[in-house]
Amino acid sequence: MTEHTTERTAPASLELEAISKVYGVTRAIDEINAQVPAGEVTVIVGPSGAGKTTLLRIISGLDTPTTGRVLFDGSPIKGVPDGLAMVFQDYSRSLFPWMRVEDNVAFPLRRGVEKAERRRRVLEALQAVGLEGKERLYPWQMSGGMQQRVAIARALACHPRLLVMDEPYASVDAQTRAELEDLLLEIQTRLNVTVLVVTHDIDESVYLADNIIVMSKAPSTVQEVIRVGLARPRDQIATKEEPEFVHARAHVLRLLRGEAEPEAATPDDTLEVGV
Ligand SMILES: Nc1ncnc2c1ncn2[C@@H]1O[C@H](COP(=O)(O)OP(=O)(O)OP(=O)(O)O)[C@@H](O)[C@H]1O
Repeated sequence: MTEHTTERTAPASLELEAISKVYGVTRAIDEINAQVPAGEVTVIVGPSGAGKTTLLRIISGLDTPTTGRVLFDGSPIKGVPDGLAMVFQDYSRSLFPWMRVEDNVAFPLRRGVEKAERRRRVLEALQAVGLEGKERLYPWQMSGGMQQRVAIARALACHPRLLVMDEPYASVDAQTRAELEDLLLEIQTRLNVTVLVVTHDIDESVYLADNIIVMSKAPSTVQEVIRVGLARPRDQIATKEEPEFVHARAHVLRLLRGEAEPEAATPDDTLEVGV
């Protein structure tokens, strides 16, 4: 894919310090402590209702924790951090059907970025997701996978330092999901952005991750942080045949089923899988 020359700032890091969230009588998150290292892909998995979306909303400044704090590059967040962009599961609700692709992608830039720069960023972002030439289409003229690429392009056009994705591929078919996983890894490497993804798909969690944060059921805590040492670039067939992949996949699954004890932690409190 073509090299992009646009200036980029360094990827951001996150620290989650003793985050809890109580909704009325529901204690959704008990206490979450975790790190999201700069320039890596961190994946959150956990049982349904564990508070994953709640946690992403807190990280994104869309909700506040009951206790605890989020540090974005070492500073406590107040509102939506500059440099954070989000991609949601449901592209049909996040894209505006009455706007052409170029206007959807330009939408977050409509204030504060002048027209020529906006245009340049839109074309660059569409090229990054393999949608060059599609800028005049409407979302409803595209497949689900293409629409999710538009949603990713919209996030990239903001030049994020942290890309937060909530179940981004849950609404597309398996083949498209695999393509979008590879696209995400390729973009993450090329643009050197920090990525934080929530997924229900265990294979996807291992395939994408440098780190997997496994949450317990609600009221949730961190069960284990798994360090995935699989080589990059990853390959949908070869990587998934590697013993490290098979081991990590089984371990995450057992943790989620409550059938495994967290494996012995290394000194920095993470587990290096398969090494
Ligand atoms: N705005 C809200 N008001 C009240 N309760 C809420 C609110 N948002 C979430 N909850 C509750 O908090 C808990 C965690 O919800 P959340 O959607 O964050 O979980 P999740 O892990 O993302 O779930 P899933 O995997 O099923 O998407 C649930 O019990 C949910 O009902």
